[in-house]
Amino acid sequence: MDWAEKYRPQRLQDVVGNAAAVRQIYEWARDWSREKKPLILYGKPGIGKTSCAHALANDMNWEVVELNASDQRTKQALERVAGSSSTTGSLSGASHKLILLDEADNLHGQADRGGARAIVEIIAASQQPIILIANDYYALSKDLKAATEPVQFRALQARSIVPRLRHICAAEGVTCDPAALDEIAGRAGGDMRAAVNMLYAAAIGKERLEVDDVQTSTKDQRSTIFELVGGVLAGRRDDANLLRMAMEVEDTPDTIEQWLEGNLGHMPDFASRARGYACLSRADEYIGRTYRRQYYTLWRYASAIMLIGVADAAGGHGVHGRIMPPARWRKMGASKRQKAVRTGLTRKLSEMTHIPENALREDFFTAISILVEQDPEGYVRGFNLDADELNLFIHDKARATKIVKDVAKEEKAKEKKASGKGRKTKENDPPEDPGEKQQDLPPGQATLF
Ligand SMILES: Nc1ncnc2c1ncn2[C@@H]1O[C@H](COP(=O)(O)OP(=O)(O)OP(=O)(O)O)[C@@H](O)[C@H]1O
Repeated sequence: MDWAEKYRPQRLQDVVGNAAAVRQIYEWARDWSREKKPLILYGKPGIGKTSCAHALANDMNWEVVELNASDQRTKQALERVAGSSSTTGSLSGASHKLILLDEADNLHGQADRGGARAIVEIIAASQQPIILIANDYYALSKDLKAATEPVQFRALQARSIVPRLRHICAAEGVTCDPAALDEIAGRAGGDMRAAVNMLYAAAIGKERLEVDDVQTSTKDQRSTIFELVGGVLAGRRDDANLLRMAMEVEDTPDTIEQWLEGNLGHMPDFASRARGYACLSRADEYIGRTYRRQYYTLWRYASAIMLIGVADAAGGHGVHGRIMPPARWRKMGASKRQKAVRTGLTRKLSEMTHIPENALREDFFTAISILVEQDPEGYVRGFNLDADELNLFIHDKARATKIVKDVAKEEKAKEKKASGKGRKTKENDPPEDPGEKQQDLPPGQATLF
């Protein structure tokens, strides 16, 4: 068993960080009644949302029924469990069944919108406690948000991750250089699962862990996936070697498939690319079957079909250009970045206007967008917006960049003029625009309207 699973917290007291969220969850469960709204735990991956829900059930002696929101069968399963108030079916004599609905931000994976709405209705009327889990709170439908109580999980700080890694090392009998643990915790970016996986990759089979082990293990993994994709596309047809490399890389066949697909553009012509896609598509069927049947032997077939098949299609033409991570990952990264800009902007506007972040996000954003569209320069000055922030309102990156640049230029020119000639007399001053007025307000007193 990998260490992330082996060291999943069993009790709420074992969960690292997010103390306020853990307390909120415990208090919700302590005197749970049917009137209480289901909880929705949200935050980035690998920070303890699922673990917390399981640990809670353990602490409360509740049974857990785990469902996946994007599964078509979820509605029937929910109806069955959430609609029943009896616990007589419980072998363990548990007082409640905790329904855990993962990927709640993917409810639209349901066949139709009606299906998703029906699920929200069942959730709202549930006779059993429900915890939903999501990465992106803003991707949830309004109805789902209204029917649930949010619990935010934040990324963990490196200094909270280190003691957990130290605990795992001690339990595994590995002595560790503290600098190695700092290095892992720093690289994990607040994701405990990533940190534990990195520790596993660097320390497995060792008695002592040094900083160099961490650096080498992370470096090896990256270079190997590049080597593997490069080897396949170079089409040198060393089949055994390709399969060995695929076993060595940390990535699972579905990730390798995405890498190959993202780099098929290196193949020389349409015909060979088409053959490459056909192999990937066939391999994808095996990957799907692997997960559906939970029969991991099928992975081997998927690997063989995609690696040997694509190498054969590439026909030994070699790679022209650089092997890159799949473009769709870059797009996902960009949307993550946009989310960060939106969160930062909401916080900033909230501090400046004293309007709660929730209200700004839910009720005011459209209205503000209309106002900003009418006087972008004024709002750039008044709220010190950068190009990314302005773009969120006007949806035109090039125009946003130009406006922000022009305003900065204007401000600089004004400053220069003021320091060179001193202030003009009041009568000669040009009329102020609304943006200037807002800028003159003391911090925290800006107005939107
Ligand atoms: N706060 C934490 N305390 C202790 N261990 C943690 C914590 N968060 C994550 N882990 C470790 O990472 C693994 C994965 O965590 P978990 O499944 O709870 O993450 P998650 O936030 O639900 O992620 P996802 O959104 O991907 O489902 C756990 O098995 C555990 O080993």
